[in-house]
Amino acid sequence: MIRFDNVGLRYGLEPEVLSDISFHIPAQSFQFLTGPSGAGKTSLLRLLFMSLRPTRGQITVFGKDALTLDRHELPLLRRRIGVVFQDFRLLSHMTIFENVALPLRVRGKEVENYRRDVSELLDWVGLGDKLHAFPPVLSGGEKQRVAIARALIDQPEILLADEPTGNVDPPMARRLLRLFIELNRSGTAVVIATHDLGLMDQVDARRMILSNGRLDMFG
Ligand SMILES: Nc1ncnc2c1ncn2[C@@H]1O[C@H](COP(=O)(O)OP(=O)(O)OP(=O)(O)O)[C@@H](O)[C@H]1O
Repeated sequence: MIRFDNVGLRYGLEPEVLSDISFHIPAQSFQFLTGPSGAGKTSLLRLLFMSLRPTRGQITVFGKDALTLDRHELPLLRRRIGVVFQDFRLLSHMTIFENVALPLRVRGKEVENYRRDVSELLDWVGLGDKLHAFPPVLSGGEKQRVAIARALIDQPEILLADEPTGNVDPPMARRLLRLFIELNRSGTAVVIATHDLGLMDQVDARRMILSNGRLDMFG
């Protein structure tokens, strides 16, 4: 589904943050991406989402070479990927319901056909009473859950999530993990960047461990 071959990344003239990274993310797989702070987890997720270009090596996304895509292909490929980045990227002028429904609206679906799904998902993440609120009035943990709901609502082929349980308490973290597991069971490949060992211990998943610019895989 996504393949890296000898990928290297540096910012400006700094030493490489990532060196000779090679791996494959198979369809329907589940993996955690971990490593010390500053090891390059967010950078690796951005490479996977094609919002950053590698300095060397090759990245193949859904069978296409990510470095030679034309500008029409990139948005089409990205639509197949659900993302939860640390800055959440919610639209302030839209309600929580509208933010979560956005991927469905973009695909041309009618609100009557998705109203119930969006409400149920927001209920599951504990925001059933905030459908009509706007993002600026939410707490960090609430915004994070809106971003998760938006990433999941259209059943992407792959989900990339950067510390998706970083702002919530342990019971909510377990609830969100169940949501990711369910999504994975219904066919989505999942990549979760996290420092949370307790979270990783709850799932028998592959671990991608970054350190000193190198990647090791376990499981
Ligand atoms: N836009 C940028 N310009 C220059 N350096 C950057 C940029 N983004 C990240 N870096 C550097 O690259 C390294 C890896 O950062 P990255 O955010 O990918 O790590 P991380 O593993 O996600 O860290 P954390 O766990 O703290 O979120 C760090 O040394 C960081 O300072």
